[in-house]
Amino acid sequence: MTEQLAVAVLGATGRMGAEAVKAIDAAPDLDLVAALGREDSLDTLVAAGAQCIVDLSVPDATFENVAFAVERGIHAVVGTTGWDEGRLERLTSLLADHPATGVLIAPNFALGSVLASAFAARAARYFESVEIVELHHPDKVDAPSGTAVRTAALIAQARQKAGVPASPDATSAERAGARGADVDGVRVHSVRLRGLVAHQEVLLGGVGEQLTIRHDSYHRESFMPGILLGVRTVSSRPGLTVGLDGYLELEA
Ligand SMILES: NC(=O)C1=CN([C@@H]2O[C@H](COP(=O)(O)OP(=O)(O)OC[C@H]3O[C@@H](n4cnc5c(N)ncnc54)[C@H](OP(=O)(O)O)[C@@H]3O)[C@@H](O)[C@H]2O)C=CC1
Ligand SMILES: O=C(O)C1=N[C@H](C(=O)O)C[C@H](O)C1
Repeated sequence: MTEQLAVAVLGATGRMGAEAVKAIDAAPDLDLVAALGREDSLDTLVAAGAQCIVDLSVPDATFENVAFAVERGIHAVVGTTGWDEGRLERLTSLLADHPATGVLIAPNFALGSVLASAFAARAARYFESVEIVELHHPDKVDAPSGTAVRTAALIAQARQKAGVPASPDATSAERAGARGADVDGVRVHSVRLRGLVAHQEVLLGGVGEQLTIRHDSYHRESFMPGILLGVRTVSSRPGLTVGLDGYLELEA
């Protein structure tokens, strides 16, 4: 039998963490060696011999968690939000000192969501207007969602490359927030509603037509195949990868 990969989950008692613990526990090629909560020392990772962490904690803790792992040559698969440009830059320079270590930061582990963002980026150059509506459960602490921020960045990149001007908008009088957040020039609207899990619509408007690209996660199980793919792949991808699409062959 091939050796199992030793994996630790951080944020293990949370909504995502608890689901990830189950998925890793059930995977025959993975060995769940630690499941850490807020109060647990990161030194446990070393004592447990973790080869890879899965961080599903909170935006305030994720950088420290990942930096601790990288400094010890432990690979990291990260689903937690809060990775702005500053944090990514700091992580990149840390990784330069640990060139054999891999980190995957995936704003969304659901395959359908990754595809929806890629499709939206592909379509964005052909439409005059584009806006994003993300809809989540009301216990989510951050807005806009990490997925929406990533989708907006991909759309903005595609439109800039194709020389598409900004979406038209005549708004000159606005109650604060009514037009959502401006993320790389794309308006993002955040809905928080009991009963929801994780959903997103990209609205693309042209003269006399609209294309809507929608993805729905109805259960956190939807994120588990992506997490397992990340854990199984990260050690063979040293350095920083942002987005699960980096591990997928998305071109038709
Ligand atoms: N990439 C993806 O596909 C997905 C990403 N997410 C993201 O994952 C993150 C977690 O989401 P969710 O599970 O819903 O949130 P929860 O609030 O349910 O879980 C977060 C957990 O992290 C724990 N925690 C807080 N501080 C630390 C710390 N320093 N070290 C370890 N654990 C800590 C919390 O403990 P305590 O309860 O004691 O505070 C809590 O159990 C969010 O950023 C969310 O946006 C969510 C879904 C999918
Ligand atoms: O907090 C959540 O629930 C989710 N967070 C991630 C995000 O902010 O995009 C991924 C998914 O949308 C669920």
